[in-house]
Amino acid sequence: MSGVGAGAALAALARRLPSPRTASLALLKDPRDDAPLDRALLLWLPGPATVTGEDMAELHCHGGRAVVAAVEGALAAMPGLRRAAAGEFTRRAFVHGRMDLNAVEGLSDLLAAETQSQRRAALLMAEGHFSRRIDDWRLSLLDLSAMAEAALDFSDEDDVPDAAIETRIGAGIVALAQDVAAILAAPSAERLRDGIRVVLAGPPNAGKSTLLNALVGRDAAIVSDVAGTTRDRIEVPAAIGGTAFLFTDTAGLRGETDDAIEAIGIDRARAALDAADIILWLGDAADLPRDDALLIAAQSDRAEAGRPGLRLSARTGEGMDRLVATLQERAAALLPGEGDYALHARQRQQVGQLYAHLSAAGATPDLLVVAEDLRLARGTIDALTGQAGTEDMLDRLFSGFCIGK
Ligand SMILES: Nc1nc2c(ncn2[C@@H]2O[C@H](COP(=O)(O)OP(=O)(O)OP(=O)(O)O)[C@@H](O)[C@H]2O)c(=O)[nH]1
Ligand SMILES: [K+]
Ligand SMILES: [Mg+2]
Repeated sequence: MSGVGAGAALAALARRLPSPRTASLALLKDPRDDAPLDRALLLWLPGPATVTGEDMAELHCHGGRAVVAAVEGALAAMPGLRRAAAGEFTRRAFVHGRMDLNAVEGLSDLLAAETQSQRRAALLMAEGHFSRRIDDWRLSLLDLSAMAEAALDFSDEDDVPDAAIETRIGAGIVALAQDVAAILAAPSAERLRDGIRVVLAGPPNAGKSTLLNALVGRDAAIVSDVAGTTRDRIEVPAAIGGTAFLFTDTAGLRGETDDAIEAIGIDRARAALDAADIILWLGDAADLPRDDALLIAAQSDRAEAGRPGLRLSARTGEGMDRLVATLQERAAALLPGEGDYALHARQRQQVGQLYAHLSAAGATPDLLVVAEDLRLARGTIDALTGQAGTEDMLDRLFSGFCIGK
């Protein structure tokens, strides 16, 4: 429970207000008829040093559905209490300045994290590491703005403009822009969440579907000796060694086909190749679709020796370990390392704008323009932390949380 009535509601059920921040046991009774409800653990957490910033109370009841329903029923009968909406606790924390938007997004990612690399990056965001970095940026910007305004005041008085101050402003802008640019290079949170896109491609019957099945450890795609078995794109998410991958099997690429459906499949295969982070090419070295595609000499157990590429047989398992190690190596280069952030599209866009304003400020000798660019840069910081967030964007974000979070 969170809000001004939390303490009274707790006291009504437990017949006492426990001492703050200490767990204690009590028999909960329905205030309407004194009927015992459950023996539960109580926590009384007076605000504002709570997660929502408000008074909070927690009841740790037994888990039976009837127990929860009875306690909820007693609470619902009290005036001023209602069920929390999805994400409402987090939203209150945000409104009361206990978390900024970046920490909220980090928490949302943490709740959805399935792999260790997702968990690590989300925890950094949720714990406010990025928020504190932004706070440092805000302070630097305020300093720079104050210096620019002061220098402008002097020039109003027809004094000689202070060259030393202008140099300090210029150097400060460059240093801040460099720090912002470093963050802008952070990997994408979407890629971390959705998985590194690995596309298997090559001519018909090369063994793409067989390899897909071997990589994901189940029969996700149909395998047969008929050329043109796979027609659609088959996407299979799989976590390997703590990293999320999204494997895509594609229709075998061949120039001419009379089959209209296979032709559509080939178009889709080409589109998948365009969007791939990593391509596994099971065809001729001469037809490599991209310079960085990984050449696989597939079906090594029955093909002639001496073909270029990574020798691999889904049948005997030859080369599988090396392939997995190579995939992990390439994925690591696309994902945040230990202690690195991952940025959502929203964050990247706003950090990008901040960088653009700083670059503009650094590129002009006109102090009036500098002061204006710095003001715009401060505006992007407000958007980044959510202080200038729009209601519908916030609604969308918080509704993605579950009830009780
Ligand atoms: N011996 C051997 N046979 C393989 C291997 N990989 C695939 N095959 C066989 O080769 C044939 C084609 O395999 P698929 O996995 O269907 O090939 P594909 O590239 O997906 O083919 P399309 O979907 O038609 O483009 C099947 O009969 C497989 O059993 C391998 O490593 N060794
Ligand atoms: K086939
Ligand atoms: Mg296939």
